[in-house]
Amino acid sequence: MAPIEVKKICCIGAGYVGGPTCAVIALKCPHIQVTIVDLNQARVDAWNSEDYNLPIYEPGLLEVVKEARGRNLFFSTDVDKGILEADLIFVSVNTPTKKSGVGAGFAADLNYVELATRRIAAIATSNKIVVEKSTVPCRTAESMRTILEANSKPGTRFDILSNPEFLAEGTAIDDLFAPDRVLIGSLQSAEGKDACAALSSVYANWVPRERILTVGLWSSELSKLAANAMLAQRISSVNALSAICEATGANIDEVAHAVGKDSRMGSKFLRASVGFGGSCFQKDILNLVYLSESLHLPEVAAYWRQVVEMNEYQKRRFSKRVVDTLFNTITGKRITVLGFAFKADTGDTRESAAITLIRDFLSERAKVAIYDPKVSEDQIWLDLQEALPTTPLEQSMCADRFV
Ligand SMILES: NC(=O)c1ccc[n+]([C@@H]2O[C@H](COP(=O)([O-])OP(=O)(O)OC[C@H]3O[C@@H](n4cnc5c(N)ncnc54)[C@H](O)[C@@H]3O)[C@@H](O)[C@H]2O)c1
Ligand SMILES: O=c1ccn([C@@H]2O[C@H](COP(=O)(O)OP(=O)(O)O[C@H]3O[C@H](CO)[C@@H](O)[C@H](O)[C@H]3O)[C@@H](O)[C@H]2O)c(=O)[nH]1
Repeated sequence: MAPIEVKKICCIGAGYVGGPTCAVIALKCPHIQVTIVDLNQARVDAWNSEDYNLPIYEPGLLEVVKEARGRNLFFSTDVDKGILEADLIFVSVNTPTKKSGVGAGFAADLNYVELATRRIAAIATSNKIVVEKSTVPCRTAESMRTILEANSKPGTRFDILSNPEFLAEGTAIDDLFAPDRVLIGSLQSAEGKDACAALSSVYANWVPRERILTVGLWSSELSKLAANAMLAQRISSVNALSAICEATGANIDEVAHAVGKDSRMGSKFLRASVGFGGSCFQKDILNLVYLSESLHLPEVAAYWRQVVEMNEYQKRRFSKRVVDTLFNTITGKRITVLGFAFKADTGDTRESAAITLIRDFLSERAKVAIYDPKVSEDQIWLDLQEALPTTPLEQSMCADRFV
């Protein structure tokens, strides 16, 4: 059989992953037409804006979009057209932690993945390679296959791949230009391997072949959760040690430096902090905890859960330290918070440790001033809404909390 040649790619989801990832594919593969579709009109309009007022901030992203947009990179709300025309479809929609129902607070909400998959099945009239780009629990590809096969038109075949994304926000473009690895999981059937080869060839336009790892579907899905859990575990480990340092007079930077010099360990990801934030670490570990519990592995679940619990402890410990240092009360005192996003070089505030700290400060009735060059005032208000006082008396007491 002739190798499958990918000529048109559609990416469902124009968010922090779909946008940069597929913009870079378009840049590096001028012979492939890439269309990124999303139901969110405002987001698509921002991607298409004449003055390049893009919906997300990432160093280097603007230059990529300027070069490829209108050439072979397109943004649209016409999801059906994108599906219809593509040979290969990335599903890069959000998979947040479930807020209600079975698994609430732990399991991933797969509703968006399911809706996108159902749309593909309903619309496709030719063979498609469907690629799971979203971070999902192990064996989600099987559910996607069941949905696609049960709802497709006769004669239409779907091959499903898992291709998790490892970019970190703030360095997304560098990470995409020179990834440590690209991971592709497929069924080990002849068709699965052909689909895997087709996607590998897309990446091979700029990624050295030895960095493109091909594995089984379930290993690929689990590797993504495993990578995030182990990265976050390093941060919780170093944060736990920081508490011992503060109690003993040891210096956590010196300890982390000494530990990281061990070549078996490496120096990266050992910075003690106020706790990790971002849309991925907590969500993906909780997902792993839920998976472990579902598999009747309570000890494994408890092990990973502790990484998140240590993170909560570190945030609480930090706020308490601030109060203790300021003579056990911060009522009426003005505290300035520089940086509201979850890390530098991004405007993303999801699970930012700053939100937890500011809520703690507000509950102690401090006056808080916040500045972040990449986050709008509206977004800050939105994120803090739950922390704001509700009664008129409280409101008048706190009227000048923000600048
Ligand atoms: N943010 C990161 O740094 C990062 C890195 C690696 C992996 N991931 C994973 O990638 C996935 C996407 O994350 P994100 O941060 O890009 O999310 P996001 O919320 O920024 O973007 C998701 C987009 O999908 C759109 N969408 C949802 N359902 C849709 C549908 N049926 N049809 C069309 N569009 C639809 C939403 O409108 C939204 O714009 C998640 O599973 C996440 O865990 C994220
Ligand atoms: O030594 C460290 C390193 C990071 N952090 C914090 O950890 C959080 C996450 O940082 P980082 O991992 O750099 O950013 P993310 O964009 O969340 O990227 C993670 O999550 C993504 C989504 O799954 C993965 O693709 C990436 O590989 C993984 O690094 C941030 O709050 C950082 O401040 C620390 O506290 N100490």
